[in-house]
Amino acid sequence: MKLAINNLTTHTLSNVCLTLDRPSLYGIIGRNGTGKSTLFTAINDEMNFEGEILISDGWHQGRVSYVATLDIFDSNLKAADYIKVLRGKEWEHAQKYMPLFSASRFFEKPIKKYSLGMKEILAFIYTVSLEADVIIVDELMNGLDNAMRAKAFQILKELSETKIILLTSHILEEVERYCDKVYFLSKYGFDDVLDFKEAQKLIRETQVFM
Ligand SMILES: Nc1ncnc2c1ncn2[C@@H]1O[C@H](COP(=O)(O)OP(=O)(O)OP(=O)(O)O)[C@@H](O)[C@H]1O
Repeated sequence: MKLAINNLTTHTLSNVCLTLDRPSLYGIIGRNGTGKSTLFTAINDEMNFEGEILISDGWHQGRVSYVATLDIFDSNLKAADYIKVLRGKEWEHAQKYMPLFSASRFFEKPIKKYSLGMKEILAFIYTVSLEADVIIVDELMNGLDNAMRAKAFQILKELSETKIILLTSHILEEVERYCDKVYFLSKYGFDDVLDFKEAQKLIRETQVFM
């Protein structure tokens, strides 16, 4: 499965190109407001843009899994309500992941009673349970404690053997530690990032033009 972004232009990005031609855990870093979430929304085909985004193995169009915001979950419903509409393998994946996050009990309570971390656990489990070729994790783990984050990264590592995973986070040490390859996104495109020091430098010195 390949993800090819050709000359993507949006209100915030200009002629951005990137080709990811193998499954892996890719880190996408960048200043606030650069357009990372905009990029993911375009990849998820939920906005108009100029340019081209192809997700395909040459035969089939690839599927994307992306929870853009925790607000998509109706706070009067329970996490279990979202899990029970999953079918087949997707439901099985969720059943496998829930105990790892001690989620089975609180998933029976209304979402309005959840902490930030509990909502993120729901969003994370939902995102990684879907049968997708590209999985996007957009600052979904910021509220998780260290033990939960380690479990989440373990799952992403395993899935990255067969899927393209795009992860963004402002915790640069973690991005560098877990991601196989890291890209720095600015208005004009992607730069390869070699290490944590370079990531810090790019974040410090690059301006955001709005
Ligand atoms: N729905 C929207 N309509 C118009 N402009 C938007 C919308 N959402 C975001 N923007 C603007 O688009 C730009 C990019 O926002 P985006 O959320 O993609 O950045 P980001 O890189 O994900 O930032 P952060 O690291 O803060 O999450 C910002 O200038 C923002 O103000």
